[in-house]
Amino acid sequence: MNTCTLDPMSTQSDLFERSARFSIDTSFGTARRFALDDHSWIEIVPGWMSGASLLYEQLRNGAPWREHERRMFNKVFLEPRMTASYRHLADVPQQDLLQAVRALSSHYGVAYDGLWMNLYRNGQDSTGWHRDHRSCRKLEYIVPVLTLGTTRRFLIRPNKGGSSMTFKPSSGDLVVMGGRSQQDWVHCVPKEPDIAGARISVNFMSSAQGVRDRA
Ligand SMILES: O=C(O)CCC(=O)C(=O)O
Ligand SMILES: [Fe+2]
Repeated sequence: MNTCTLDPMSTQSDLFERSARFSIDTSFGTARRFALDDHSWIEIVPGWMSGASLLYEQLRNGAPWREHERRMFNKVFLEPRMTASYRHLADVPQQDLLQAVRALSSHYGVAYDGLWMNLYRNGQDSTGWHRDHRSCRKLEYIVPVLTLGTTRRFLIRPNKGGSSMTFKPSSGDLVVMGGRSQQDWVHCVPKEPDIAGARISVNFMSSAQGVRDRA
């Protein structure tokens, strides 16, 4: 399942039918966990969310997307992606997303209370190698990332260098980074110039994880 395209002439009953098919696998039955090293792991949950095309459309059309300027070597350039955030759950208008927050909080035992989203308009958009250093200040954390729309490559490699592991999350799949994977590893979504479709990724944030552990 690569792209979520919706006919602009969709009728109300089409939309109703699509949202009725929406579901979340609260058993996380398809989850597969990979140990990155003794302290870090990554978990893939294929098909965690079904019938996500309505949510994709709602976010694509309704989230407060904006482009950001980045300064590097005294030059200013536009980040090759758009981002949006809901800092508080009270700001989230999409009920499907709130259901996802509840399922993730209960499964991983982390109080997710905010959302950070990326919109990759096509394969020219990307996210470079990074850690989520601002949102993850604990020694260990669990960061779920939900893919909606087009499949893109997601890579993770040791912070100090080394070979990377590649995942290809499709619409509705979860990639979850855990343990010290934000401390000792970096991740990215590279450009794939041949891809025309858009992808949204939803990062589930927890303000409790943004508070530094005492040394
Ligand atoms: O789009 C993704 O899958 C990852 C996004 C990401 O790493 C971030 O926003 O920090
Ligand atoms: Fe990230």
